[in-house]
Formats: sequence, C-alpha cells, structure tokens
Amino acid sequence: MNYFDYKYSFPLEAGATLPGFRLAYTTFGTLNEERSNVIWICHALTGNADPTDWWNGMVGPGRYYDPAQWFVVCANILGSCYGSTGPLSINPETDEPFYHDFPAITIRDIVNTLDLLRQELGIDRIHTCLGGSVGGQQAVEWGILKPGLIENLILIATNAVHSPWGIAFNESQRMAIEADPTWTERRPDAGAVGMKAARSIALLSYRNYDTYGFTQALDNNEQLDNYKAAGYQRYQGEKLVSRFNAFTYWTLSKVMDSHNVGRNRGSILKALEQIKARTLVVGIRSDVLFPPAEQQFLARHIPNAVYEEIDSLYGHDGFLIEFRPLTQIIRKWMGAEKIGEKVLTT
Ligand SMILES: CC(=O)SCCNC(=O)CCNC(=O)[C@H](O)C(C)(C)COP(=O)(O)OP(=O)(O)OC[C@H]1O[C@@H](n2cnc3c(N)ncnc32)[C@H](O)[C@@H]1OP(=O)(O)O
Ligand SMILES: N[C@@H](CCO)C(=O)O
Repeated sequence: MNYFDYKYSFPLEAGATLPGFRLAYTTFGTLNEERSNVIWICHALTGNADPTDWWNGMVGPGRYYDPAQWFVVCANILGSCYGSTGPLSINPETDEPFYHDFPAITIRDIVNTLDLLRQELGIDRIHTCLGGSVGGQQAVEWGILKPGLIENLILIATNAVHSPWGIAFNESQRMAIEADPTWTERRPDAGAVGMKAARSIALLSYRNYDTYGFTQALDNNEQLDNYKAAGYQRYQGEKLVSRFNAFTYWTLSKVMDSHNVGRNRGSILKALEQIKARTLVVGIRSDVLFPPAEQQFLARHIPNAVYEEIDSLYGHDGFLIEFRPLTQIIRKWMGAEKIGEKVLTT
C-alpha cells in the first residue's frame, strides 16, 4: 500500500475545510515511457484501494486489465476506512478521531483528491477510467471536471444524479444507525449494531426478488422459522461490521445522496455534454437501485456514448461479480471501429 499525504488545507464543497488529507493507493504494473497506459479504477461504497481483491476477475495476471500491459491505479476514497482520511482519522485540531465531526464531503471533493494524487504521480492522461456504482459516480464526475484528461470512460451501474429512491434507501440505513443507542458515543465501534441493520436494508437494494428466490429458497414446506433468507441478512450485517465502521458508512452514504453532476453547472445535461472522453455505459437489467434507465440517460446525454446491458442474478452488485460479460463488452467496445455509434439495448 502506498500513501499520498496532502499537507495543505483542502476546502470542501459543502463549506468546511480539511487540514490536509491522506489517500491510500495501490498501483500494479509499470507506467510506460509515453505515460499512456494508465487504467484508473474507482471503487464503490465499501471497497478499498486493491482491485485485485474486490475485482479480481477484471484486474490481475491474465485478466483484461493485466498489469503486464497496464499501469493500474486505485485509491481508497476520502471518507473511507482503508487507509485514507476518514471519520476514524485523527483530527489535527483536537488530536482525537473526528468521529461525528468529520465534515460533509461530496463525490466532487473525492474526485478533487484523486486528481491531486494523479498530479503527484505525474500522470497527465488516463487511458481508461472506470468504476461501478459510487465508483462510476466518481468516474463521471472526473470526466466532467477534467475534460481531456480521460481518453476512455467506463460507467457501470451508476448515475448522473442520485435518485430519490436511492436517497430513501440511504436515509433508512442512517435511521437504523441512529436507532443504535451507542451511536452517540465517541468510539470506533459506535453504531455497529445499527450498521448491521443498515447493511441488511442495503442488501435488499443490491440484490432483488429473484436473487433471494434462487439463493435463499425455503428448505421445505414445513418450516416455521429460521429461514435461510433471514440468516443471510444477519450474516451479511455481521460480515460488514467485521471490516467497516458506522461513521464511514454514514459519511459515504451522504456522499452518494449529494451526487449530482448538474450542481453549479447549469443543468445535468449541460454537465454531461462537457465530457470529451469516449464513453461506454453499462447497465444491469436486474438492478433495482441504479436501474438501467439511469445508465440509458447517461448514454443519451454524454456525447458519443455507447450503451450496453448485461444480465445478472445479483442485481446491482452484479458489477462486482459478472466479470465475463463485463470483459466481453469492454473488449468489444475498445476494439470498436465505429466510435460514437450509439447502441441502445432495452
Ligand atoms: C478489506 C476488505 O475485506 S474489502 C472486501 C471487499 N469488498 C468490497 O470491496 C465490497 C464489494 N464486495 C461486495 O459487496 C461483495 O463481496 C460481493 C457483492 C462481491 C459478493 O457478496 P458476497 O457476500 O460474497 O456473496 P453472497 O451475497 O452470495 O453471500 C455469500 C456469503 O453469504 C453466506 N451465506 C449465504 N447464504 C447464507 C445464509 N442463508 N445464512 C448465512 N450465511 C449465508 C455465504 O456462506 C457467504 O459467506 P462468505 O462471504 O463468508 O463466504
Ligand atoms: N456492494 C457494494 C455496494 C454497492 O455498490 C459495496 O459494498 O461496496
């Protein structure tokens, strides 16, 4: 793991200022002489800086993004808890962790920190920037913020503005955290029980009716309790608690809520029109959180974007699982002769 320490005050979009920040990041492969082989991967809500961990079907030896050919960069985002500055970091003004005092941050702030890291690494063009979900929110924002920097933009299961539906899911999760009586305490595991319930709520939006029907089917007709689906929800909550914290969860859920590429840019359409990168947008047919209509909207309004759709039993989380169709679509698009052709599959 590498660290980038930015030692200057960093004004945030919502008004507060961070007294500097740290980003944890990984790189794989070698930057070529022309500095033209950069693949920048933006991670999703609870991801980290190591895509060979959570996207191992896309990145690694023999994968589409093979470090033998590409220089792959991924940074843990501001506000997260895998090495970058977040609510559990020490606030230099108090010498104590920020906890509830961590300031409100936005996707645009996160992208500005990524861009500072990019400059530090001496990268002046990104061959491909890609991400799914919150990762895609960063990628589209970066494409607007720095037109001309990114040559190829791949936006998967993401949107231009977070939907009222998505915000409602996030608020329900924050309500679960607030209902935990420990949430007001200043300790790293405050709100952990609430976060378990929050993850359980979130899972309903990351999967769908069919996912549960297929993977958590009733054992028999005689059952009165102890259903598999119930055990699964609890297990997933426990699993997140073992690797995450409620402060970060809260902060990043707010980051999703405020994602809106149109803010202070006239309109969402005007913002999307600024993108110069050749763009591929991928939707997942069974995604109930970021439904395909959101990606079709992106593809309609980003100049020369191509839209593709994949199937997945997993719904929204399909972007973390469906490596084969994703690779096929990216390979086809990268090799596409007719750049600018719009393929809208409904
Ligand atoms: C530092 C870090 O660890 S970062 C971890 C990396 N994670 C990220 O980057 C976030 C993105 N990743 C994810 O969100 C997820 O890992 C996904 C979407 C890719 C896959 O989700 P998973 O939880 O692995 O898959 P799935 O939903 O099928 O659940 C399988 C798990 O549930 C358990 N499970 C399944 N059914 C049940 C049940 N009825 N009762 C109890 N447990 C169950 C399985 O045993 C399995 O457990 P395991 O994860 O300990 O092996
Ligand atoms: N399952 C994803 C969230 C959906 O984007 C994560 O935990 O990061």
